[in-house]
Amino acid sequence: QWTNRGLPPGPSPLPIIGNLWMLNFQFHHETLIQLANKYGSIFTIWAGETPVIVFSGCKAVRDALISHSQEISGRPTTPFVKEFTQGKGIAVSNGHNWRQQRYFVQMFMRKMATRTKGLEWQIQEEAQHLLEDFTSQRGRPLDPSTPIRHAVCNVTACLVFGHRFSGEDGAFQQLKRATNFVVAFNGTHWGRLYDAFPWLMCRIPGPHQKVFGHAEYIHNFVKREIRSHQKNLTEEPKDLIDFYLARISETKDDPSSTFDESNMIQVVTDIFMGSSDTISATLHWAVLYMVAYPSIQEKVQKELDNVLGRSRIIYFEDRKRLPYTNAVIHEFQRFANMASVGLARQCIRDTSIQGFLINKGTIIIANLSSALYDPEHWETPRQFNPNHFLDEEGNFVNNKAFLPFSAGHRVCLGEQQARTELFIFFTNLLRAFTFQLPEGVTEVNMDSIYGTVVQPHPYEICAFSR
Ligand code: HEM
Repeated sequence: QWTNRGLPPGPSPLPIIGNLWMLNFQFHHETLIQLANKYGSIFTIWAGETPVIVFSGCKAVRDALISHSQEISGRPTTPFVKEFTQGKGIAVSNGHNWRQQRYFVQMFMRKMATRTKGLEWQIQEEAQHLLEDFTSQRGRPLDPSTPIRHAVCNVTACLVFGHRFSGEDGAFQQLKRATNFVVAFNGTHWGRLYDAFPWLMCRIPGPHQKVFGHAEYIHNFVKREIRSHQKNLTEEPKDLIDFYLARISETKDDPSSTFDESNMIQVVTDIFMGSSDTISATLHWAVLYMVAYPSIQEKVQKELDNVLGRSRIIYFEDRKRLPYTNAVIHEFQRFANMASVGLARQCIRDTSIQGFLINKGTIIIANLSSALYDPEHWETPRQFNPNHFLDEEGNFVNNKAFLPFSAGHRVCLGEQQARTELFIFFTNLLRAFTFQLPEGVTEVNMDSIYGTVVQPHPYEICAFSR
């Protein structure tokens, strides 16, 4: 089948289901790395009757994402995505709509980054609440994911809704649960089956029957926030909804404008979904690694004490004076590999990559994990090793295979926000606490739960005040 079409090589597909059976109905990064070992750095797999071209290894991934950034800047509109977003928002929209919405949010983020009480200040505030949550446990065993997730979601809430929520707020708790369900669904085999056979799946019970209810909950939550902003309009816009409402009225006579309420709802949803599970899961991994590698934890704490002292406010700028801590943060992002294969792309015009003609409309996966674990670029790719980001003198050095946020036209829109949050939350936590396993627990489970967001298994730790 593939040779006839001139596609890159790959495993032979079965009729109707293609290669989904051998992939266990998931695009798991490890399975795709193994297939690359057999078929090369560009290969084809079949999701049902749709060919998907996979790029593997730092060189091929960079070639696709960076050298052919424009050509592969589309997003496939899968049946699930179509039903959920109606082509609106940023993360899965295309063409003029995507460009206009993305540019608008980029400008908004830049404004928030430079305000006196902007993003960094919000993160510092939320970090203090997080420290209080941990302190209140007084060293008793706790699952760190709940307070971490609450803090991360509250940073986004301040950014988009203009206010934070208490841990007891039922509607906000439900929003977090719904977001988690929708994000996770796309990475499950139910998500793959729904996209491959929507006509069949509509008739079969399973989690895909619940996902649209959760999606509706998120949209309704955002709509309620919009109504409350419309009632209490302020002179000076303070959050994303305020800025967006102002934009709708500025562009109401422009026929090329895509600014309307349905786009606003999906943009806010995209920002909320894009930021909550990603940053929380990365920090959840970070705490686990600190428990697993106490000598690394101690080294970070020593550097923080020496450079910052015990009480002053921590700024993102401080990372430049904390090379070891900065290396640890990069390494936990690399090793956790939270974004797995990244988000699928679609070719928007015929192009040739590494000698293969790739037609307009072809779906592409640039397997980000294959760059983060590429043995040609990392000394010990399968070990947690902060030295990956340090030179012999202990200075921080970056690595071109470090692509957790992807790259090119569709690079993560929240990269700057995520980096700032990871740095400020992590350094505040490690300066205030030493993390240890609860008494009697001797083993750390480092296996991951695969999904759109790769997570650790639930675990408990004790946070001892320093
Ligand atoms: C550790 C944290 C994060 C990681 C590792 C991460 C990673 C990614 C990756 C791999 C993509 C796919 C890019 C591509 O298509 O090649 C992406 C897209 C995106 N991310 Fe993030 N992300 C993180 C945090 C955030 C945050 C905080 C936001 C909120 C502003 C966000 C919003 C988005 C959006 C809107 C897109 C879609 C961009 C587009 O299609 O134009 N992400 N992210």
